[in-house]
Amino acid sequence: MVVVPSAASREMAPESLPLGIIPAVDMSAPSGRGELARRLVRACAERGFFKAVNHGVPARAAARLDAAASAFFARPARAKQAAGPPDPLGYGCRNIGANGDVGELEYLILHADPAAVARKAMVIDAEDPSRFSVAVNEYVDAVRRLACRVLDLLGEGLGLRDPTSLSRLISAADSDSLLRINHYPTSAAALRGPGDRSCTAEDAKSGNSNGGVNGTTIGFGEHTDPQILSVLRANDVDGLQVLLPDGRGEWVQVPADPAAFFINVGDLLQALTNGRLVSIRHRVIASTSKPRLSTIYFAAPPLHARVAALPETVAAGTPRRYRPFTWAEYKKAMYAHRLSHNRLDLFHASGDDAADDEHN
Ligand SMILES: C=C1C[C@]23C[C@@]1(O)CC[C@H]2[C@@]12CC[C@H](O)[C@@](C)(C(=O)O1)[C@H]2[C@@H]3C(=O)O
Ligand SMILES: O=C(O)CCC(=O)C(=O)O
Ligand SMILES: [Fe+2]
Repeated sequence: MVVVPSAASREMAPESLPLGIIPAVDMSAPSGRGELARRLVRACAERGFFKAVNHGVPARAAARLDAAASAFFARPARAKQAAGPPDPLGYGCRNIGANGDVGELEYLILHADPAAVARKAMVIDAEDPSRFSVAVNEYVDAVRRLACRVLDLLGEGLGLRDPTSLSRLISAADSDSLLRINHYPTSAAALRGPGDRSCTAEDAKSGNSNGGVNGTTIGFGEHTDPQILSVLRANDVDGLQVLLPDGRGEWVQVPADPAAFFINVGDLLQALTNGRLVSIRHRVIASTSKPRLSTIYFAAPPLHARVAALPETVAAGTPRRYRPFTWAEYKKAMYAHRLSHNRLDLFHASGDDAADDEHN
């Protein structure tokens, strides 16, 4: 495992210089929009991941959401369970998905649509549901804007004929985007202690455990995110690690920065760009010093959206890698598999798909 020196996440150097291990991108575009677009494409192609600074999301929106989330996680187990089980949305504890994965966390997964947030807020904050939904909606609006900006810049940097085609997928009124809030207590016992009913009896009996690596405990196991783009912000507690996509199997620690956003390419963006941008594997190592609170906006298209390589990314030398599919089809495959599964492998193009491209 590589531990990143603090200098490694400096503002990314101009194109001719090496990319920092964790590329940091100044979203205020001090070197101009064209340079910002090139930097984003390079970061997403070589790392699948970058740290966004000067991102324009108001600190107030982040603070308000964190306060609402912390108030929820501080509630008694029984009250939190009223917002679960995660089927797949809602409150969950230790169990991740329905295929046997476990982590050292409790979480809330919400649909980002304001009507869905309002419904869930009735159980999450029964005393004052609008307090919770206002905090979530304000935050979601701000991170969606950031995600759209990133996608528009990627569209420009990739030379798409319609550079806004990527952002339109996630800004559609029926987009299937999610907001996930993860709370990792300092000790796994906090999720399982005597009298703590926050995890189901079935989970306690199942003996499921998440294997540690070199004496560490995995908080959230390795995986790629299935959607288009993930926009993550966490408190000042380390734990997030990314796997460098060079095939050498090196996990890199991402130093915490509560003022920044960590943005990663999801499976759909890898498919849309025919593998030019890479969906990066990442995981969280549990901390023993301080609870970690992280919030991730998963920007997704509508369920019926067709996901196919953009024409600008397909050429004779770079044939179509994945067969076209809908987000609904991909989601079905995703929920049928474990967290660490390489889901894009299920959608590899056959020889016939590639041959079709040559005739088009
Ligand atoms: C084990 C699983 C949890 C997950 C659905 C899945 O079957 C495989 C993908 C998982 C993941 C990873 C990124 C996000 O945290 C998430 C919400 C998503 O969209 O895909 C989770 C799913 C989940 O926890 O429901
Ligand atoms: O909690 C974190 O910091 C990251 C979790 C994650 O990768 C996810 O929820 O998909
Ligand atoms: Fe993730």
